[in-house]
Amino acid sequence: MIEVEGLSKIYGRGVAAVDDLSFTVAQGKVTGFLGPNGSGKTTTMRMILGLERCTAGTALVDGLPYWQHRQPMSVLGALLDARGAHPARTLREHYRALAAVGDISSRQVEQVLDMVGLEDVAGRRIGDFSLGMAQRLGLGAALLGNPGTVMLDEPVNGLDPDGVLWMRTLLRRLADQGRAVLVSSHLMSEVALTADHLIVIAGGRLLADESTPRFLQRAGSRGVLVRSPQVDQLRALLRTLYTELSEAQRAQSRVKAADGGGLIVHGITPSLLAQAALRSGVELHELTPLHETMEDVFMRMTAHAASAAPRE
Ligand SMILES: Nc1ncnc2c1ncn2[C@@H]1O[C@H](COP(=O)(O)OP(=O)(O)OP(=O)(O)O)[C@@H](O)[C@H]1O
Repeated sequence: MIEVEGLSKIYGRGVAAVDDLSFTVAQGKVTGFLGPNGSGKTTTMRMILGLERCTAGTALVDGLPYWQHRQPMSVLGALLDARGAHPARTLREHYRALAAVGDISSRQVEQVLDMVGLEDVAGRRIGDFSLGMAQRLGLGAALLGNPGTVMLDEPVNGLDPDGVLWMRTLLRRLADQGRAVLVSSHLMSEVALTADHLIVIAGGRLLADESTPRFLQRAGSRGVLVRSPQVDQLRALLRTLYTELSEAQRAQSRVKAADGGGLIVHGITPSLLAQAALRSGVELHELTPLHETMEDVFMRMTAHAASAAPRE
């Protein structure tokens, strides 16, 4: 479990990379840590690991600063930089060296090689690994101590679609085993399918800390897609309907041409449109309410934060 309280990092010239962040990463869940590039995700993770001194606040793992644990590898496993391993070593040598430091058995090394699907290349030099293999290697290194908490910085970078699916499945499994899993990304679409909980930051500040279904409730309407073979009659009908709206409702309403024919109508509900079409004898072939995706909500949220006043 990770508990972050009032965490801040101010670099030279007073720039706050992380600004008064508080959140908890709970056991048994995948928590997505989302923010645009440069929003402070890596700096936060480095402070949790004690690799970066915090300007203010605390970051605890299972109730203690990470570096105070006697067996840190069995408390938290982290993947921050997949290219951090010595290129001349073989994968098995690398894991055995890490295992020796953490008092970890060679049986566990073999189990992890199997878990990350790298058994067949365990005798190969790490320097010859592709980025995708290096990501798996780094994830395996994080799992060597069988930790209760796993923290991964952009783990799907460099993975092909099969690798991404594999990573998602593994993260789910780790959480289902009762571990706390924190996984960062700058793309909502990457974590939306796996994360139970989302922490969203921009400019080092917390924007959202809520369950994924709750975040999804923020998705607004993107209008109604209407297709009809009688487009001119449909447009005339919409003009009539708009005159019946209040002035405030009219300010929200507009009609746009949709890709592949049809219209996207804002400001009129699907049921009102269907009733009016039926009354006027306008034939409809499609009437689909459109909603923002999670990516849309994320972009809207972070763009809004970016346009806010910069911090000193
Ligand atoms: N050592 C440093 N000295 C000065 N500024 C830094 C340092 N490390 C990071 N920063 C700045 O702090 C801010 C947050 O960076 P950070 O790498 O934590 O963001 P991030 O969300 O992980 O981004 P990315 O997704 O691009 O990795 C950025 O503006 C970055 O330029």
